[in-house]
Amino acid sequence: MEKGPSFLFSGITFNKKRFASDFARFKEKKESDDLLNDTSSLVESQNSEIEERTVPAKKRKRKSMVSEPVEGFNVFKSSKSEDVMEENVQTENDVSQGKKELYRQMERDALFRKKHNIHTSGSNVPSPLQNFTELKSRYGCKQYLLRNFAELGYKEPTPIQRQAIPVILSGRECFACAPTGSGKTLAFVCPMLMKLKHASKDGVRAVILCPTRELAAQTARECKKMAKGKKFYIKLMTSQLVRSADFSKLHCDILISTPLRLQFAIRKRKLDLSRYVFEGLSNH
Ligand SMILES: Nc1ncnc2c1ncn2[C@@H]1O[C@H](COP(=O)(O)OP(=O)(O)OP(=O)(O)O)[C@@H](O)[C@H]1O
Repeated sequence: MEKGPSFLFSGITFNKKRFASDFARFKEKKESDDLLNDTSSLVESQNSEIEERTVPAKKRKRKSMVSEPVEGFNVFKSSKSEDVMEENVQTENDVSQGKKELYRQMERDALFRKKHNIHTSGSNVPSPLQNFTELKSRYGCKQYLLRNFAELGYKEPTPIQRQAIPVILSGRECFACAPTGSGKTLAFVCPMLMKLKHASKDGVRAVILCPTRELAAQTARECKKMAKGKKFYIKLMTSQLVRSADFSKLHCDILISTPLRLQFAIRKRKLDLSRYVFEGLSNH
């Protein structure tokens, strides 16, 4: 059975001529509808075409977006590990270079000591001084000391001074032997003045013990000559000082004494040595 709309009009004759204008209108509408359908389908097909094109593109993009970070990550990871390896190689090179330089320096020091007849014992003994100006470049020695050495006519350090000064300045204990008149006093007074830096009213900060009064007096004179230009309180423990001084009020950076006078001052005169940081023993 026909289910189209035409069966509704069965048995009816239609005067097409009479309603020609209406017919024409319907025809136009149908055509425009058809056209519309066509265009919508065109648009749809175009849309679907665009979609078809865009979806793979998106997929491609997504794919590339996914793949890129992975690639990038790999590259990043490998470059980082390469960097670390390069750094390690660099540090290894630096260490071996540093070791080589250390060995070269040790060889140079050994030759220099041999030349100046310097004998050392102990490990990692600091390099001997080449000249007095090295005191400034290596240890930041104040200009007044170098000036005083020049004024006193000390052009070059003596062998004991070359080796003892760097050892004491590196904070190590030093036991040194050298012939009479070889400049032992300067060898320990110079680092003492450098360590004390400036005058202070805090109490005795350094003690020099000499076996005899004469040697104590001589050492005090040498000390004062070297400290010229700086207001260090340098005191010689004379018999008068040990008997009458009020040690609690005495301004003294460096105290030079014989062992017995020092012992007497500590026991009977309440000499406080709790702040002293440097001790020098001369000719013991
Ligand atoms: N680098 C130097 N160059 C020239 N002369 C120096 C130098 N160092 C110290 N002197 C001088 O050498 C002399 C002896 O110095 P010093 O008294 O310190 O020797 P010493 O080894 O302590 O002698 P001693 O064993 O008799 O005490 C002093 O007059 C001092 O000024």
